[in-house]
Amino acid sequence: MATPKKIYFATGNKKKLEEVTAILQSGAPLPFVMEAVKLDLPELQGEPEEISKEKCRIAAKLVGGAVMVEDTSLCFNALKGLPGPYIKWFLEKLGHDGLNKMLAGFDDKTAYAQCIFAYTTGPEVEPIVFVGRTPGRIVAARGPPDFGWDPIFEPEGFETTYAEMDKETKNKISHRYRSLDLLRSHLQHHSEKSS
Ligand SMILES: O=P(O)(O)OP(=O)(O)OP(=O)(O)OC[C@H]1O[C@@H](n2cnc3c(O)ncnc32)[C@H](O)[C@@H]1O
Ligand SMILES: [Mg+2]
Repeated sequence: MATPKKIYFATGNKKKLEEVTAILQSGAPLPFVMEAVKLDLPELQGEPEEISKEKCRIAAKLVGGAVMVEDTSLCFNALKGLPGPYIKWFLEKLGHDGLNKMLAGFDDKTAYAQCIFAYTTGPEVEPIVFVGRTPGRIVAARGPPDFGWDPIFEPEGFETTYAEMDKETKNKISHRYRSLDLLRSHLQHHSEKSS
């Protein structure tokens, strides 16, 4: 289906929006305009891809048009991918220190950050998903506590946590960048086909 001229990005998270805006502004010109819409979307349960799709269906009904949403997970390998999509509650209840302590009994501190963008052209259309992952490990908190679990996630190949990096660096390697890049390619491809 052709890329619409305007696509809403629905989220209740200001920091996500800042990163998505910065990522979309860097790189090739976009074939669409992104319009942010602040929605308090439900925290759903299930498999990450299904959560993102369902979130997208709900958002599409609310905005009545083309929309993208994303859902972010932080997955500990020793815990078979948990807390995963439930990281928001774990972070809220346990904090950075508590999240570290969850891994105290395990040698394996590796984890991956996962972002799944879901996109649909409208309420009647099945959303499609784009999965971006960045591997790393869980460390004691370092860096400014501005955004979620950034201080405890050290991406592979770096000695700094997400929180210690400048935004430009994070936005070149992040789970969010990787997922959004796939969505961007999809939209570019579909706009070329229709023009
Ligand atoms: O309205 P939505 O888009 O759902 O925003 P949210 O804040 O509820 O976000 P999620 O449902 O995706 O939950 C993910 C949790 O992980 C946090 N988070 C998301 N992306 C992050 C990132 O890049 N770095 C650190 N923390 C992040 C976020 O603050 C939440 O606590
Ligand atoms: Mg949420």
